[in-house]
Amino acid sequence: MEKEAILAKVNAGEMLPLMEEFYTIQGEGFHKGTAAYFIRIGGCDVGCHWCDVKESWNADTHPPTEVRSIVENAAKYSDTIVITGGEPLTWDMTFITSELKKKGLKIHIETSGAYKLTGDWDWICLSPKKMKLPTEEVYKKAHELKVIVYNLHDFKFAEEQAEKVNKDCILYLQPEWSKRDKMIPEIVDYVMKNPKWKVSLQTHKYLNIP
Ligand SMILES: C[S@@+](CC[C@H](N)C(=O)[O-])C[C@H]1O[C@@H](n2cnc3c(N)ncnc32)[C@H](O)[C@@H]1O
Ligand SMILES: Nc1nc2[nH]cc(C(=O)O)c2c(=O)[nH]1
Ligand code: SF4
Ligand SMILES: [Mg+2]
Repeated sequence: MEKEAILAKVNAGEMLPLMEEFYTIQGEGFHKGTAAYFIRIGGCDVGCHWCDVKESWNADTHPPTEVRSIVENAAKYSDTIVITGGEPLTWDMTFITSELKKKGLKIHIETSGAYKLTGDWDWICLSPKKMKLPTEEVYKKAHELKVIVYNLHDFKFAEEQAEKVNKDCILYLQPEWSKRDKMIPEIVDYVMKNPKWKVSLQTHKYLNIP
């Protein structure tokens, strides 16, 4: 396919820069423990210094891939699909979610919420970042808020973000992986004192699975 044709399809969300896809157990947040097929889309310019998938950032290193074939394949594995990245909302998610919906699949997103919310989602996990705050719309629609705790200031940030989400949104504090030994005791203490929050761990890393 010619370069312009590929670009046009990427702009329409009919092709996406696919980094990797894998069948695993959702490790984090509300759905942790549930088998799900993960689709990781490249491209993110939010720039979290502790990001655990920096290889995802440069979209040009991930091949533009036909969404129809991503969906055909994903449907073979699971009835629950998690779209992550990179930052999936870098791209128009309308087409991929409508194709997944046609297959009757449950569609979840992992997002910083920094860009326009596109697509039709059964579950939105919003993990806000200080450098590029979420849009007003995604605060209204998020099912869970998952704030990463790297240092003590992140508790203050978490409370500010909790003020912005809808009343049904479930609130999680998740330790930044490299700081887990230091921050887990702080999070445990904080959640016992402020029980509207729950603890989320990256359980897949303890299980040694993707
Ligand atoms: C890699 S991000 C991709 C999706 C989207 N860009 C986002 O940040 O929500 C997936 C999830 O992993 C979290 N995460 C990334 N690096 C982490 C780390 N070092 N420790 C704990 N959580 C991390 C993010 O906050 C997000 O909830
Ligand atoms: N097992 C597993 N669960 C996850 N939940 C969110 C992840 C992500 O990177 O978006 C992730 C991941 O990379 N693996
Ligand atoms: S927004 Fe997500 S993918 Fe982007 S740098 Fe932050 S954690 Fe990594
Ligand atoms: Mg991950």
